[in-house]
Amino acid sequence: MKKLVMIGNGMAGVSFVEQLLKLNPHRYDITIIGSEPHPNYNRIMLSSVLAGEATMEDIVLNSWEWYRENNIQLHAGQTVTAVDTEARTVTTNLGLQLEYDELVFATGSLPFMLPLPGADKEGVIAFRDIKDCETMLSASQQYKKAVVIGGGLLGLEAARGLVNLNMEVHVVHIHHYLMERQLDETAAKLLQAELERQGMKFLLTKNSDTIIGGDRVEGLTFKDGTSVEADLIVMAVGIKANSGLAKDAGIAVNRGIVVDDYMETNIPNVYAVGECAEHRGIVYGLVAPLYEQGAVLAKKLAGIEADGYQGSVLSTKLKISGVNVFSAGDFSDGPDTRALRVQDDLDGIYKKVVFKDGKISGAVLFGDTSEGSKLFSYIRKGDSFAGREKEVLFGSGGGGKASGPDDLVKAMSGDEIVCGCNGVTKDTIVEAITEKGCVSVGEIKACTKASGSCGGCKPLVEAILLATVGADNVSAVKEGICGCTTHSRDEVVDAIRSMRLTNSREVMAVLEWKNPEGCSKCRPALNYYLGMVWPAEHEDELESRFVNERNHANIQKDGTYSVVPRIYGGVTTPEDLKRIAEVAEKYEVPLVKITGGQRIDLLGVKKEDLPKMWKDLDMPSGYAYGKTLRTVKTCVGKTFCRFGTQDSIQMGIDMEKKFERLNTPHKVKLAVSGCPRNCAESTIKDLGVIAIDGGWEVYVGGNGGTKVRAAELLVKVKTEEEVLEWTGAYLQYYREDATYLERTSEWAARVGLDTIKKALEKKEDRDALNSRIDHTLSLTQDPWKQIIENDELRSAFDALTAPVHAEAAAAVTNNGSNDQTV
Ligand SMILES: Cc1cc2nc3c(=O)[nH]c(=O)nc-3n(C[C@H](O)[C@H](O)[C@H](O)COP(=O)(O)OP(=O)(O)OC[C@H]3O[C@@H](n4cnc5c(N)ncnc54)[C@H](O)[C@@H]3O)c2cc1C
Ligand SMILES: NC(=O)c1ccc[n+]([C@@H]2O[C@H](COP(=O)([O-])OP(=O)(O)OC[C@H]3O[C@@H](n4cnc5c(N)ncnc54)[C@H](O)[C@@H]3O)[C@@H](O)[C@H]2O)c1
Ligand code: SF4
Ligand code: FES
Repeated sequence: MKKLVMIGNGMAGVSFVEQLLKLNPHRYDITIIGSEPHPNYNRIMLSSVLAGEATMEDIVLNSWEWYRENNIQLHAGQTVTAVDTEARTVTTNLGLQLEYDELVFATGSLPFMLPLPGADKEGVIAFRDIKDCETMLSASQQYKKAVVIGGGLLGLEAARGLVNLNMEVHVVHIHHYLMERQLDETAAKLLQAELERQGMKFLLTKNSDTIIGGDRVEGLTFKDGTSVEADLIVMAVGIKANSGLAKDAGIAVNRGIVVDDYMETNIPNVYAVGECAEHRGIVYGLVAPLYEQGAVLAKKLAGIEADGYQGSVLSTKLKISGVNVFSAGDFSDGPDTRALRVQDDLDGIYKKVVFKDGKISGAVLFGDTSEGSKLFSYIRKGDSFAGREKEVLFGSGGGGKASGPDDLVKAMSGDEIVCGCNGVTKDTIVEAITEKGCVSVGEIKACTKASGSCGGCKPLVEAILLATVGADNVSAVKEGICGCTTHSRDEVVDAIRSMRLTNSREVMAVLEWKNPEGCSKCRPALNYYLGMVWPAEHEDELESRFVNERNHANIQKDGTYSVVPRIYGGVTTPEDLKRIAEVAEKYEVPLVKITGGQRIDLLGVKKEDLPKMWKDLDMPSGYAYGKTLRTVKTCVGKTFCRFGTQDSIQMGIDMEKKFERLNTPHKVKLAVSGCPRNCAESTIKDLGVIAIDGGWEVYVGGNGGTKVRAAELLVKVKTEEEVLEWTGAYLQYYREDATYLERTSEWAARVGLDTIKKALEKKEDRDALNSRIDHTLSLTQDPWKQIIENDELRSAFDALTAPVHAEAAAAVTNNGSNDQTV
C-alpha cells in the first residue's frame, strides 16, 4: 500500500483525510503528525469555549478511536522538523523518520505577534489553540485587566470571552473602526455600540509601542504617549501561513506554499491544503475554502478525475451571542458599483448590498442577518438582478422578497456547501432528513455537524428542513434531550422502565438515536437515568461520566487533582486530622484548605498519587466531584450552643451517613441548624433542616450558587426519624422526577412546591419512595475503597489516560466546581 504522510493534524488536513477515506478507504497507509497533543478539534469553537458556551469535550471533531478505527497512525505532540523531498522522508523533533509516497502539508497558520519591546513578557499570548484558551481561562481567575490588540473577528471573539470571564477588557485597534476588512464604517459603529453595551471598551486609532512590566506584563503604551494597564495581553492582529518547513525543504513558497488547482506544489507528490497553502495568490483564513480545497485534493489522491479548485468567495459571521453581523464578497464602493442601503435606527438594523454589472458583488448585514445565506448564494452563483436590484431587499411590487427560502433551497444544487464551517453539502442534509429521519435542526447538527460551529448556516439548514419535510411536520417536532433524539426526558425514562432497557447502547438502539454513539450531553444523562431506574441491573458506564466522576477527584486547572475525604457533619477527630496531615506531608500536597462545606481539601495532587493517598487516608470519599450528595453542614447545636434546641450535629451525621454515595441528577448539599438563627445556612441548601422548639422544619429547593434561591418550607416534624423519612422521600422524588443536571432549586421552581408536597403528603407514598432509595443505597460502595482493593479496577483506573489539558478546562465548565458550599 502506498504511504501517505500528512504534516499537521488540524481542521483542513483531517477533513481532507475524511473525504479521501470516503472515496477510497484502502488506497493508502496513512500517517499524521501533529504538534498539538490533541486529536483534531474544532478550532473555530475555541471562541465558544472561552465564552463558556461549549466545553473542550464538545469541540473534539475526531476522537482518538476514530484514528484507530480508520487505521491512521497518529503521532500527536510531535513536530516535523525536516522534509527531504529527494529521499521522500520526514523527520520529527523526537527523531522519528518516516518515508512517504505522497506528502501533504496541512500546517495551518501561525498567529502574527507584533514585535513590540516587552512582547516576551509573561501574560502576552496569542489566541490560536487549546493551550492559549486554557491560559486565558486560568489568567482570568487570578487577574482582572485584559487588553486585546486587534479589533478583527478573532480579537472581538477573544474580548467577548474575557468579558464573560469577568475581566475588564480593552480592545486596541489600529483603524478608526472595527473589523474594517469585513464591515463598512456604518455597520462597524453599530457593532461597537452593541459591544460597548456588553461591557467591552475600545481604544481606536491606537498604534501600540511598548509592553511594560516586570516578568509579567503590566501595561501597554501607545505611540501617541497614552497607555493602558494590563495583566494579560492577547494579540489578535492576523495570521501568517506556516510555510517555513516547506521553504526549508526547497518547495516554492510565496505568502504560503504555492499550489496549483489540484493543491500540488512545484515538487511532485507533495501537496498543501488549508491555511498554509497559497492558491492563485490567495491564502485563505476561514474554514469553508479549506474544506473545498480538501475535497479537490481527496479526489486527486483517490485517483478520481475532477475539476480543480477555482478559489472561493468568502462570507463571515461574528460568533458573539447577541450580535448579528454578516458580510460576504466585496462590499467596497467603487466607481463602477452601486449600493442599496437600508438603515433602521429604531430596530438597530443595517443592510448594504453592492452591485456591479447587475450582479451582487458583496453584502454587509447588521442586526438582521436572516438574508445572509440567500445573499451569499446569489454572490457565489453570480445571479443577475440587472434592472431589478431593489427586489433583493424589498421584493417585487407586493413587498415579497426576490425569492423566499423555499426558492433558494430549490435553486441550490446538491453538492453546494451549506455549512461552510463543517463542509456539509445540501445533499448530506437532505439525506439526514430523508434517510436518517432527522426532523429538527438539533438532530441535523448531531448527524452532520451542520450549524454546529459559527451557527451562520442555521437559517439555511432550517429552510432545507422545511422544504424537505414541510412546515407542518417541522412545527410538530419537539426538541429531544439532545440533538441525537427527538425523545424527551420523560419518554426516555418511560422507555427504560417499560422496555426494561438496562444500558445506553440498548436505549440508543431501541429509541433509534440519530447518532448511534450519542453525544456528551445524552451519554451521562442516560447513564444516570438507567442507574436511577435499575440500580441493581444497570452497570455504571464509567466512560459516560464526566472526567471528575471517572477519576473520583476534581481535576484542577493545572491538570492536578483535589482529594476531599468524607468528614461526616463536619466533625473530625485528632486521629483523622493527624492522618490527613501525614498524607499531606508524604505526598507534598501544595495546598490544604478548609472548604465551605466543613471538610478538608488537599489540592494539587498528582493523578498517579491518588489511589496511594486514598489508601493512606483510609477514609471514605467525600464525593466532592460528583452529581451526588456532597456535604451535610451542621452548626454546633444544643450540645455546646446556648441557643440550640436540638442536636444538629448528630442529625447531620445521621443524614450524611444515610445518604452518602447517592447518585442524583445534580449535586445535592444539605445542612442542619440547631435553632432558627440558622448558622449552618440551611435555607440556601438543596435540603436544609432547622431545629425549632419541640421539632424540626425541613426546607427544600434552596441554592447559594450563581442563582441564589431561598429554600421553601416543606414540612414541620417532631422527631429525627421523621426528618430522615421526609429527606429520603424528597431526595428520591427529585431523583425520579428531575431532568439530569437540574439542581433541586431549578426543579422545585419548575414543578412548584405544591406538586412536591402533594407527592410526599401521604405516608404510603413516602414509604414507597424510601424503600426505593434504601434499595439504591444498599447497593452503593465507596469508590476509593473499590479501586484500592480491586486489582482490575485499579489497573483500569491507572489506564485512564484522559487528555488532561483538554479536559481540565472541560471539567470546570462541566460544573465540576471545587466549591463545597453552594
Ligand atoms: C479562536 C478562533 C476562532 C475561529 N473562528 C472561525 C470561524 O468562526 N469561522 C471560520 O471559518 N474560521 C475560523 N477560524 C479559523 C479556522 O480555525 C482556521 O481557518 C482553520 O482552523 C485552519 O485549518 P488548518 O488545518 O489549515 O490549520 P490549523 O487548524 O491551524 O491546523 C494546523 C495544525 O498543524 C500543526 N502543525 C503545524 N506545523 C507542524 C509541524 N511541523 N509538524 C506537526 N504539526 C504541525 C499545528 O500545530 C496545527 O495543529 C478561527 C480560528 C480561531 C483561532
Ligand atoms: N468568526 C470568524 O469567522 C473568525 C473568528 C476568529 C478568527 N477567524 C479567523 O482567524 C484568523 C485570525 O483572525 P484575526 O482577527 O487575528 O485576523 P484579521 O487579519 O482578520 O484581523 C486582524 C485585525 O487586527 C488589526 N490590527 C493589525 N495590526 C494591528 C495593530 N498593530 N494594532 C491594533 N490592531 C491591529 C487589523 O486592522 C485587523 O482588523 C483570520 O483568518 C480570521 O478570519 C475567523
Ligand atoms: S443555629 Fe442556633 S444552635 Fe446552631 S450554632 Fe447557631 S445559634 Fe447555635
Ligand atoms: S457555517 Fe458555521 S456552523 Fe455552519
